[in-house]
Amino acid sequence: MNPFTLTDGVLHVENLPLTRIAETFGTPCYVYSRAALESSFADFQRELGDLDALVCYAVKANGNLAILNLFARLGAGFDIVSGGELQRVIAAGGDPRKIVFSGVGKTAAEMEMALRAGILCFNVESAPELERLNEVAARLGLVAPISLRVNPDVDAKTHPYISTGLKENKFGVAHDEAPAVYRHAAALPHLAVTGIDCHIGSQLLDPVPFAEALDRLLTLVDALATDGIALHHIDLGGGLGIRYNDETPPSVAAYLRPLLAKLAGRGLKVLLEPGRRLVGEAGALLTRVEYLKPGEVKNFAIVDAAMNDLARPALYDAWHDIVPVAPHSDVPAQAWDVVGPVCESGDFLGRERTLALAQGDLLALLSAGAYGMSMSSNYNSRPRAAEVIVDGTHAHLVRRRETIAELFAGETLIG
Ligand SMILES: Cc1ncc(COP(=O)(O)O)c(C=O)c1O
Ligand SMILES: N[C@@H](CCCC[NH3+])C(=O)O
Repeated sequence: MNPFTLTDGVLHVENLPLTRIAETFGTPCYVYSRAALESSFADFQRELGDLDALVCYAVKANGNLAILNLFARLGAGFDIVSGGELQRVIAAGGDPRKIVFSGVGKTAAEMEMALRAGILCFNVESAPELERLNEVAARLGLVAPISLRVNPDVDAKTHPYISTGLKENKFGVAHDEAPAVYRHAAALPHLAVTGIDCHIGSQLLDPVPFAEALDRLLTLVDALATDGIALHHIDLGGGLGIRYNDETPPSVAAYLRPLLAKLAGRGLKVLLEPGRRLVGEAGALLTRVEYLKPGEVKNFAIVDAAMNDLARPALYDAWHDIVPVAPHSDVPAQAWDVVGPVCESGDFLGRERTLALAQGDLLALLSAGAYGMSMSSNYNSRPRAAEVIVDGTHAHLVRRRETIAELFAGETLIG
């Protein structure tokens, strides 16, 4: 569902004009729709029905406590990749018994924290990680539930920076090596082998690679069963894409139905780790035009948001629609590079966008709910933006704007 609509000449989120949000909370500001967050979660729940399944929201997409809390109340589990994300989920009221822990570099301290919290499963990404986890669990007198993240060597056909399921990527255990690593894991006394996992990449627009990866995993599940290693769950990762520009991403039904058909009758619990699909289209970044700088070669619209607020354009050359909040007809439209104040030529939010702009205008960058705020930084000593969740006509400030004092609060001078 798209919660951003032009009503009476002003862009609204749900029933609230974005002009009101800018007046109340200032800019730059991330704005999310509660209804859109809940409706994208419901898309998954509807397809899963009463199957033994768990949607583990990938916290890295957007870890705001209010968003985690909304999903927790809807019954979500969580996919985490750090001790910080674990603590966020717990602080937001998430159930640790519904957490899966992914990531190639888990430290002993993070393992200990997760073991003590009693998480559902560690998605182990290498043989040495197994050894470390066994040692940490032994020290605590506990048994760690594990899945191996298998790298199925499937081409997800996405941006190379966000493709993760190819042999050349750092993620997971190679498909061919997985049986031996599983046998080793099964022999370690403080590990309990419970599942299998994969995640082949992000912003996938074609459902076929998901099915290919699942086929590769199921051959392993069968081979392991004949070896006496019975698995209880299969985790298909995340990766389902959204619309940024003119893409037509598959519906959740078109993505899931072929996968669930392959799993029918196997008795495996199904875990999913969607991130972007749950939050991406529910959010926008609201920014104000500070200056217009027309030029001979290019016209620049300098706005108050920058690459530190939304890194995706600078990092992946990613496209976000840029929409005027209160469009005018009194100025001619022309091509603008919409750029931020950061001192980098790569600090752009959109290039060659045809827009009718005046200084002081508000703009919304759409589909910014995922990997927007969560990838923001303080580069150029810029405080991080505020975050607001809108529910009907009500705006909740769910993260206040950072202060400048907070930026250097941890720093000290030397004598
Ligand atoms: C292990 C793992 N699970 C889930 C996700 C979420 O991916 P997406 O936001 O594309 O659904 C990621 C990020 O790509 C990931 O690395
Ligand atoms: N940060 C990426 C997605 C990476 C997913 C994490 N494995 C993006 O903005 O598209």
